[in-house]
Amino acid sequence: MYKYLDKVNSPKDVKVMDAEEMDMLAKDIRKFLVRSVSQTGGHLASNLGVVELTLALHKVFESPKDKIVWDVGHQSYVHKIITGRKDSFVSLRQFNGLSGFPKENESPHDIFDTGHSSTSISVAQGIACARDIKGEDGSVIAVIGDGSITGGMALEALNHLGYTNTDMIVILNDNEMSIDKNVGGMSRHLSNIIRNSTANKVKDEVEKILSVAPGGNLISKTANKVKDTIVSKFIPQECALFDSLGIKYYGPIDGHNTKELIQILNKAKNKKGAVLLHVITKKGKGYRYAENEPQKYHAVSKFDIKEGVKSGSSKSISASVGEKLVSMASKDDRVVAITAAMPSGTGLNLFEKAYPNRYYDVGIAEQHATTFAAGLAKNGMKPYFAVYSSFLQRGYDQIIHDVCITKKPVTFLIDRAGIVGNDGETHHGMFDLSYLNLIPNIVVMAPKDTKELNLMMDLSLKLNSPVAIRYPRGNSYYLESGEYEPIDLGSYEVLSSGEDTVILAIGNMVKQAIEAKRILLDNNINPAIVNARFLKPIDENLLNDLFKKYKNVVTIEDNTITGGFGSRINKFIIDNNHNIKVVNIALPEEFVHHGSTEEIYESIGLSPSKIADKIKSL
Ligand SMILES: Cc1ncc(C[n+]2csc(CCOP(=O)(O)OP(=O)(O)O)c2C)c(N)n1
Ligand SMILES: CC(=O)[C@@H](O)[C@H](O)COP(=O)(O)O
Ligand SMILES: [Mg+2]
Repeated sequence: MYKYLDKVNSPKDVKVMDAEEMDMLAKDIRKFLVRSVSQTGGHLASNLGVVELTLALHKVFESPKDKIVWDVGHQSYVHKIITGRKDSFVSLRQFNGLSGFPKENESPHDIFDTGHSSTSISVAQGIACARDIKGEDGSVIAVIGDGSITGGMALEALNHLGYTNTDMIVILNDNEMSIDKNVGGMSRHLSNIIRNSTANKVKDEVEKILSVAPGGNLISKTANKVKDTIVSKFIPQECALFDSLGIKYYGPIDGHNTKELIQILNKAKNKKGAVLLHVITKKGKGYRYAENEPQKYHAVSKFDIKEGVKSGSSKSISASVGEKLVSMASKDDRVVAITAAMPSGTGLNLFEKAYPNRYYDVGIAEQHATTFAAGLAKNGMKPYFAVYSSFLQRGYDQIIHDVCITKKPVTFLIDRAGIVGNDGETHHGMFDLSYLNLIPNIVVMAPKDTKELNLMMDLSLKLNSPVAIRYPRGNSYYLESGEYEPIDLGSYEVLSSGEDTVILAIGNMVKQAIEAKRILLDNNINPAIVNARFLKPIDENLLNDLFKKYKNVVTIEDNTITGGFGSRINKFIIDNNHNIKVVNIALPEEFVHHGSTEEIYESIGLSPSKIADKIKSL
């Protein structure tokens, strides 16, 4: 079916190919990628962009002895295809199937598990330094995108790498895109380099001349130093940043020119010290729809290849949040919106259009975003930082140190809380209730549905303290029709009364509790359901009444079992000497694999039927 790809079962099969054959293989791989991802969903555009680069890396280097570390890892499909996993692509991102990210337990070629961005240079540098301590050999290569290099960790790593000058290669895969448009000074700097590509050739030429000049190729440190000093005089300003950090810059390099890639990789392989290759690629290359709209094709669900991805008719919760924030901003000019490189994912693209002057995309910089919000709040604004739960983990110290100790009225709109599905363990938002629970001065809420989410956003505007509102990935949904009452701080809502058992469900889990009750009623079991809208403050008066009335209490949360909502309720029961049997239903204290949200709920006991089973056993 694929003339060239069918012959490839391991990197060895690429090594025997010449550049022309590799180009034919690249065509096959692009066809394979589009076909395969159209059937499973996944990260398409980034992978289409790195086909030649990945093949050239495997041609020049000896994986897994030479170590290729993929940043984020959403662009590692081509690497997976040629390292013996192409036949498993039917199961990509499916339950029990191939992961969409590098996984050490999936293949020895996957050097490090990733999913969050900007880690690759640190990991590669660590591996390279350990190699040097142990006196081993082998190349270490970090492949990082132009979006991910804006992340604080990557910048910290470059700073350190320039200092240690460890033998390793950083490949900067620049497609001039993050998920959405890449932003910031670094991005502008890289674009300037691309626009001034002829100026950069000067440096290459000087280096070439010096390498044939007497003494130029001597291994001696002094000769190399002299050469580097002369070359540095010719470094055009546009690319001086990396060189002045102490990392030798080469580029820009055409990332779709296999011959050129092989040449430069061979050159870099033999260079001493830290080297950065600036490779220019096109996100979505080879599939017209993805080339034209790389943002839409960054991560896709199943689609028809001829028709392309069609926009669904349902509105996501994130889009509802974006709309609500726009409406709040229209009434209150203190409202400011912040995203860390996820404008369309969080729905803030709507805010950007409506209020560009009060909108900030800070790049992949969750730490900065959090402290930046604290600064805005200090000077009279009401900042809303919309961020995925798992990415906010990056800003943890900043939440404590800059927002909560100082009691700044920053609101965290925590999207993708709970199980996110096919992205898997790096992306599930399964810790936020726990990690926020232990921080003083913050109000933490989770709505039962989208209408309640709007009311919580209204409440956040009135509060003069740090606030977090967490909500899941998915489409907007409504559990009841008509208007809802405004929410008072710390008030729970009794949704239905019952006998013996009361269920306290938080956020998204209210829906599960209602469905579980339907199943239980068929079995003549009638638990009460309470919508526990706040992790803190809790509704102490109501809880005291409930714990006197009922024999059993069941807490349900889509957060890890330790330290979250259940833990808070357990402590309340102990502190107040309530005599009630408690069952905590939550995510297990382990990293949860990928798959559809429903399959995952079923496998970890959070589906309505599994919840009903647990309550039956009471
Ligand atoms: C800490 C963190 N924040 C946000 C994200 C979401 N995210 C995944 S890929 C991506 C864009 C990366 O851009 P780039 O590195 O240029 O790779 P490209 O997709 O362009 O190949 C972002 C923002 C993430 N994975 N990790
Ligand atoms: C790799 C990454 O972090 C993002 O691309 C993520 O996969 C997006 O997920 P959503 O589809 O939930 O926005
Ligand atoms: Mg990019």
